[in-house]
Amino acid sequence: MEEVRTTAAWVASRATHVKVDPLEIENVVNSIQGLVPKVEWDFEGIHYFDDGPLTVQYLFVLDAINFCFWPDQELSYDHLAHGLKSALQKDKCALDADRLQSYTGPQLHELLNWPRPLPLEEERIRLLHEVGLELERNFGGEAANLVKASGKSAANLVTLVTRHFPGFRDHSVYKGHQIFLYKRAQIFAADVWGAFKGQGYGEFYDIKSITIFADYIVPAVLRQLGVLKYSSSLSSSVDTKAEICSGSEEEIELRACTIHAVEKMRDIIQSKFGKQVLSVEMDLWLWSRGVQNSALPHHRTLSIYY
Ligand SMILES: Nc1nc2c(c(CN[C@H]3C=C[C@H](O)[C@@H]3O)cn2[C@@H]2O[C@H](COP(=O)(O)O)[C@@H](O)[C@H]2O)c(=O)[nH]1
Repeated sequence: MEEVRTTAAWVASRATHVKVDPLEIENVVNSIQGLVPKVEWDFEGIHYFDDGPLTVQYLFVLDAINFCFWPDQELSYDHLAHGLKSALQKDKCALDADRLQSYTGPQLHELLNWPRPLPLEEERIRLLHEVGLELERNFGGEAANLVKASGKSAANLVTLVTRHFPGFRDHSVYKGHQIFLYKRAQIFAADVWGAFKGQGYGEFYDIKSITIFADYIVPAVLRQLGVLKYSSSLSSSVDTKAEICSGSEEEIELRACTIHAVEKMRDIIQSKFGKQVLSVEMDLWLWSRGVQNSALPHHRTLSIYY
């Protein structure tokens, strides 16, 4: 995760479309007196949980296809989380490794009880097949074994996931440098930690090493707070809902500056208020703010990573 931090900082120091405003960071931190409002994991009450390995399987499948809901105006993350939960409640084998390898697009949206094809459905299917095949080949079919293999380290878990499952390799190249963002791999570690409340499968001694998850909601919240400032051309693209190309400088700056700004917020909370805050806690606070404000304009990139 050090690579995520350092490469995000590298982008932030060269960015021309997005600026991180240090004064506004101070203002935000002062306004909450260094106390990040606590938001419970699964504050929405939509996730499957049975305190066992099936929950880990559920979270891994969920995060394998946790991206790009916005092209369908009525679809959101909640439908995916809740749809997979209902599918498991009806059939405990619905997410078994062999079944994952055989799903077709129509079967997937039927499984989720969604009446039409999902955005990037073919990519979602490809990723489910990849997850099923590799889980079967190296982890006895169970994502729980992947978590066990991490030795209670969130950083190891992210490394294992990105090493074994190419669909989680959320990298980009910016001005000739490789930039690591790892949104879905990190959110999987955080989801296991959150769901199991830091115990059992969710026990990670280094959960603090995780960064915030650079999606399309958190940058919109940071912009609303004044922490991120966009160039006029980027502002107009976001506000008019124009598509921003995957891998473009604008897109990478939006994501990297989001990570960097939150790391700076953590630093100030630590230095000024003497409190250690996890990026996961910052993420739950900022993300929940964003999804509760559907009027907030967010950037639109067709991407399998977030
Ligand atoms: N940074 C960050 N991004 C997150 C999540 C989650 C869900 N995490 C669960 C874990 C615990 C909580 O209780 C949450 O339920 C989804 N996303 C991203 O949001 C976008 C979906 O937006 P919309 O189209 O409006 O549904 C999309 O990019 C999706 O990948 C998060 O936690 N942090």
